Amino acid sequence: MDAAPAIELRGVSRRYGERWALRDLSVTVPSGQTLVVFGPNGAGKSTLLRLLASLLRPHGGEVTVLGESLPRREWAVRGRIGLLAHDALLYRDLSARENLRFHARLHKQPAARVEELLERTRLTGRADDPVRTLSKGLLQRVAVCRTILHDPPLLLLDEPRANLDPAATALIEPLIGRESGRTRVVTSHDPVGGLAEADLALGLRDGRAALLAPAGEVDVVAVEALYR
Ligand SMILES: Nc1ncnc2c1ncn2[C@@H]1O[C@H](COP(=O)(O)OP(=O)(O)OP(=O)(O)O)[C@@H](O)[C@H]1O
Repeated sequence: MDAAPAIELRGVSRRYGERWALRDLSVTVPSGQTLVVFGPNGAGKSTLLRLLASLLRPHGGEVTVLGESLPRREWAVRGRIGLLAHDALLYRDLSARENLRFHARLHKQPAARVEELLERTRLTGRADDPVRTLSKGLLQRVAVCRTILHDPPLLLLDEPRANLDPAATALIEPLIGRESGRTRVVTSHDPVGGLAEADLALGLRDGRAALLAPAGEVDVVAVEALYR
């Protein structure tokens, strides 16, 4: 018997005022798989992640995440999701260590988990500086630590490698990459790299699914065409 899917969207729509950001989107992501979402600026990728994270409510359709229907059961999924957004979601006047300890307390995680992640992301040397003084790449590493601190089974990652150098990218791979074994939804503007890490590929254009297929059946050219 197949396990229940981690994500199920049926005919989901969302607008901001009069502008539709997502229209009639249906997609299913089995547990442990990676959905990579492509699409030009403004196509609806971040809106999709925010819906899945229960930060936005749909205006139409059904959203089920980790077996729970949203928004009705949002309280039951929030602690089981790791969201890595464009905004790092950190207190800028607090240090990395303080931010992560705060987050650890919220999720009833031991302080040792914070130290483990600071070490794994090679942040210990800057862990007590206010995060507003960190470079974009260092800030992104702190945000990755915050995202996975509570060991969530579902990761929602908005361009997770933005601002990271190759060494930092390699450091975070075991934490949020395919090898993490978690169900993932990842936005990407890189057709080759994105397809390489995907089980399923979704291409959005003006909020609609212009492409939805197993990644192995998708040509890089088809992804590039989304941007033309
Ligand atoms: N808070 C908001 N208020 C009004 N319109 C919004 C808001 N957030 C997003 N939109 C609009 O919704 C549409 C989808 O935006 P979204 O941020 O989901 O796109 P995206 O694919 O993530 O883009 P990018 O690649 O630039 O991050 C765009 O037209 C955007 O202008």
